[in-house]
Formats: sequence, C-alpha cells, structure tokens
Amino acid sequence: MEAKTNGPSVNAGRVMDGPTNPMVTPLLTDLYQFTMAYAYWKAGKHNDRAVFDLYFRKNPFGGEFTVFAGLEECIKLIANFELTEEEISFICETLPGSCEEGFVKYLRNIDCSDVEVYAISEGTVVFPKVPLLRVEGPVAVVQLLETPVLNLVNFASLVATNAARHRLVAGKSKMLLEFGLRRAQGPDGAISASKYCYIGGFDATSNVAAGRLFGIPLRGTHSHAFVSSFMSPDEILERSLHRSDGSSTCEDFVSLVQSWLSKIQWAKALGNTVGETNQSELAAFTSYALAFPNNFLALVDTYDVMRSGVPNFCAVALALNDLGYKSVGIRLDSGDLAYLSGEARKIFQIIEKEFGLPGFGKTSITASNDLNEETLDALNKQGHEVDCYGIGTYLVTCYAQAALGCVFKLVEINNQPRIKLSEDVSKVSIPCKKRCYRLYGREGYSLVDIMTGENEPCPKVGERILCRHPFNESKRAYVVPQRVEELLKCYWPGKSGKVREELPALKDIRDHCIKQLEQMRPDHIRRLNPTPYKVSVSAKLYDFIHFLWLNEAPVGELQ
Ligand SMILES: Nc1ncnc2c1ncn2[C@@H]1O[C@H](COP(=O)(O)OP(=O)(O)OP(=O)(O)O)[C@@H](O)[C@H]1O
Ligand SMILES: O=P(O)(O)OC[C@H]1O[C@H](OP(=O)(O)OP(=O)(O)O)[C@H](O)[C@@H]1O
Ligand SMILES: O=C(O)c1cccnc1
Ligand SMILES: [Mg+2]
Repeated sequence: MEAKTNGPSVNAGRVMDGPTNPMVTPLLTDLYQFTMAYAYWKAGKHNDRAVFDLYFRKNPFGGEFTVFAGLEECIKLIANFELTEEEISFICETLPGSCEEGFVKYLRNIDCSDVEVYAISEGTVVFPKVPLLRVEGPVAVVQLLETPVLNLVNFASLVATNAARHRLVAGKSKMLLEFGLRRAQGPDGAISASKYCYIGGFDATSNVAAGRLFGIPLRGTHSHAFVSSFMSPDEILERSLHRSDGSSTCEDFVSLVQSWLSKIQWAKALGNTVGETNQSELAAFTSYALAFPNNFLALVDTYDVMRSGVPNFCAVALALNDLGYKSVGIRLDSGDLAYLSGEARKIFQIIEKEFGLPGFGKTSITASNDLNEETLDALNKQGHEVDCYGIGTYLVTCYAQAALGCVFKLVEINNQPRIKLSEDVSKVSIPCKKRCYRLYGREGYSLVDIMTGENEPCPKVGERILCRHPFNESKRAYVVPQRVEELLKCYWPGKSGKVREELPALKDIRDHCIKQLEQMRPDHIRRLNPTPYKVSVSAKLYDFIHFLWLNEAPVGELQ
C-alpha cells in the first residue's frame, strides 16, 4: 500500500502528507456525522465551539495498561481534511431530503484550520478515562472527525498493547517477529498491525510492504513448501560454493554436507542416535545454504525434528563452517516447543564440543505455530531454549479482545461544560476542557494521573495535591509529586498560534513505548491480577462534575 494522499495539505499554512491508507478521507465517517452537520448548519450552530475528548473506559486483555497509538495518522487526516467536489456531490445526493446550496458552499470550505488538537504522545502508556486526544473546533467539523479518529486510534492502540503484552511475557532478550500478514483482517489490518506491533516492542515483521512503508526491519525464514518441493540431493545442479573470504571454491558442497552428516551419524558424543535422515529435506537445506550461505536458517519440522531436521541442519551448518560461514539457526513450527527447543539446544552444545565449533551451542532457535501470551507464559514456566518467536494470528487479530472501545464525547460547547449521564457510573463522561498530568513519586514510578479544569493551576513538584476518584467520594489521596508531566500536548494548533509538536519517527515512538513500560510499577503490568493504576480529578473538578450531574439529572417522583 503506497502512501498516497489527496495531495499535501496547505491547511493552516502547513504541509503534511496524508494518512498511510488512501481510504482515510473525510468520507470515512458515519452517515450521522454528515446529517448532524447539515442540521447544525440549518440551525446556525455549525460554528459553535466544541471540545471533545477521545478516551477509553477499560484496559484491554484483562490488563491494567494500554499503549496509545494511531496519533500520527489522526494528525495526517486532520492536516488534509478537505472534501473534493465529487465527495460533496455524493454527500448531497446521499443526505435525506434536499440539500440547500448554502450547505454545499459550506462543505466546500470546511477544513481543520480552526481545529485544535491536544494529545498524549504516541507510544505512551495510558489509562482509562484520561483523554488521549482533546479536539476543539467548530462543532460540525469536529463531529465529522469523530468516526475516523476513533477508527485510527482503536485498533492501533489495541494491537500495540497486544504486542507490548507479548513482549512483557517473552522478556527483553527474545527476538519477536510479527508474522501476521496472511491472517490479519484485510490489507489495512495487516499493515496497521505490522506498524503498531513494532511500536509495542516487536523487533521486525515479515510484511514487506510495511517494511518499505515504515522502515520496519524485515525478517523471515522459509516455509514447509520449500522443504517438501525437493525430492533428492541429485536435483542440485550448481554445487559449488566460494569460501566466505573468496580465497577458494568448494566444487561439491553437496558432498561436503554428506560427509558431515556421516560424521554426525558416527559421533559417539551423540550416542549413535542419528540414523538415516530425510534426504529430500537435506537437499532443501543444502540448496537454501547455497543461496544464502551467510544467512542459513532451516525450518526443521517438516518430517521429524530430532531424527531428521536437526541433524540435517547441523550437517549443512558444519559444511558451511568449513567454508567460513556462520549459520543462523533453526525454526520449529510444530510439536512441543519447550521440549524440542531443549533437545535441539543439547545437540548444538554437543556439536560445539565434539567438532570444536565455538558458539555453535548458542545457535538461534526460532519458534512459531499459534503462539500467544498464554503459550509464551507456559513455555517460560516449563523452561525452554527458544531465542526468537514468530507470532501471527493471535497477535494481529487481537484474538483475545476484539476492540478497545475508545469513545469521543462532547465535554464543552461555547465554553459551557457538558456531561453525559448513564445508569452505569463508568459511562458518565468527565465534563470540561481539561488538562491532564502524570504525577511521579519518590521511587521514580508514576503514582497517579490527574485531570484538572483548564484554568486551574498546574500541580507543582513538592506541593501536596488532593487527587480524587472522579465518581467515588471515599476514594481520594494526597500526593506530593517529585515530578509532574503534562500529558496533553499541542499536535495541531489551529489558529491559536501555539507551536505544533513534531510527529516523531516510528523508531522514536517505539523507544518511547519501551521506556514507558520499563518505568511502570511492575504490579500494574503483571499478567495475573494486576493492580489498577489510579486516575483522578482535582478537588475543584470533582465538585464541578457532581454539581453538573445534579443539575442535569432530573429528580424522580415516587408515587
Ligand atoms: N511446551 C508447550 N507448552 C504449551 N503450549 C505449547 C507447547 N509447545 C507448543 N505449544 C502450543 O501448542 C499448540 C499445538 O498445536 P497443534 O497441536 O495444532 O500443533 P502441532 O500438532 O504441534 O503441529 P501441526 O499440527 O501444525 O503439525 C500450539 O498452539 C503451540 O503454540
Ligand atoms: O501460527 P501463527 O501465529 O499464525 O504464525 C504464522 C504461521 O504461519 C505459517 O504457517 P501457516 O500457519 O500458514 O501454516 P502451518 O500452520 O500449516 O505451518 C508459519 O509457519 C506459522 O505457523
Ligand atoms: O518467515 C517466516 O518464517 C514466516 C513468515 C510468515 C508466516 N510464517 C512464517
Ligand atoms: Mg499455522
């Protein structure tokens, strides 16, 4: 998917590429956003100044943290938010009833030059109720943005969180490869998953288009088809291989491999356990090594991992070693990955000693096959020798949870705070245009996020501040922050004249995310029964929420 756009935007005097996916246009919204725009316009309300918060109510995957992602794409949408004549005609034909000419003129002129977007930096660890984006502007335009920005943030944050959770279970030292393209929900699901899994802490992807679009490292092995496509070593016609230093040429690499295989078969250290291996598999490995002598990695489970795949790999690796090449390793794609990785490791260590190959015991073992958080956790508990995981289906489809559930709620209009009530307290919105801070304690961990009204003084280092649960009167705590971080930064200044935050490079977003997770208190991010992170409001905002709540909630009458 090429990063094509409707053309660079000149909105607000800025030039910025459009979203990655050219389908992301102002029409990628729900019909009701356009019907409301028409009704606002009819009522002369379309330019009322509205403030909306984008937030979620519950962390995904039974956890207590979320990684925020998708911001760059939102800003690119906003920067390029203009309707073409064809799009305007389509909207007018589509709206129920007739569409007045004045509305057509209005649509011709809409853009986001008068919209302000404050957001938390992409890759930040975030929590329920805290706005990830605060979008302010003419109500009709901001409503049109609701659906696309939710679409751009929901999956991005969900899959980045899923990736981060896989990273936490796998541990820092393991290599994580995203293999999901074939199983993802369509092309955009796949491209998005590759991008946001990288942010969440994966090292590389197999998705070539994502590698090209975003500069994500590309990695891969080979498939069973490659192995089973060979019938016998006689098929290999070009058998010569230069030494790695170019000093000489081995004219018959196939025979060299065969001679190493028989040495392995006779090796006492291996207890004469290696019998006849599958020769078509050996042919496939030999052929792959001839193609990639510097990057030889073999999928060893096509026929029999221990009886054939591993000894065949070792024979080819030893032959490559004779010519000065270091092999990469093996991939296991079935069976008991804990057991097989342990057995393969033993063989590598024996070969290191028996044939004097320093480092061969550390040959890399990649595992794949329906892996997920649970299987990684089970492997850790059993003990294993896997160095690298290739993970597809469960990761990119977010199998454990279908959606994040971010919402976009009106919190102020024409400077009047608004609230949305609900029988379910967790669904009551937090009114007002707000500022949000993260307060850090003595040990360097963040203690609490606090939301305040826009004009309240900012919490200060060393000064005690009361942090209140937004809805539960008895839950409150004093905090003396050692560090205060303002969470919402200006990413699209509209006409405010403020300086726009730069959109960081993907690698920097990933580094930020990894650092954020390292700085979390471990009990917030553990898998089993994690501790909820505290999200609070200032005393003043608390009082105001409850004043507005009482004001808006009709008093019932008992009969
Ligand atoms: N030691 C282990 N502990 C827990 N789960 C494991 C372990 N080893 C492998 N698994 C998981 O068990 C499942 C095995 O799946 P399945 O039975 O479909 O595959 P298989 O029989 O190994 O291979 P295939 O049918 O593809 O040849 C996979 O999800 C895999 O990730
Ligand atoms: O298992 P996932 O996490 O989705 O990872 C990707 C899988 O895709 C490939 O094989 P594919 O599933 O296409 O075939 P196979 O299972 O029959 O090997 C690969 O060998 C992995 O098993
Ligand atoms: O490169 C691989 O091994 C790979 C890529 C995608 C899916 N399964 C495996
Ligand atoms: Mg599979």
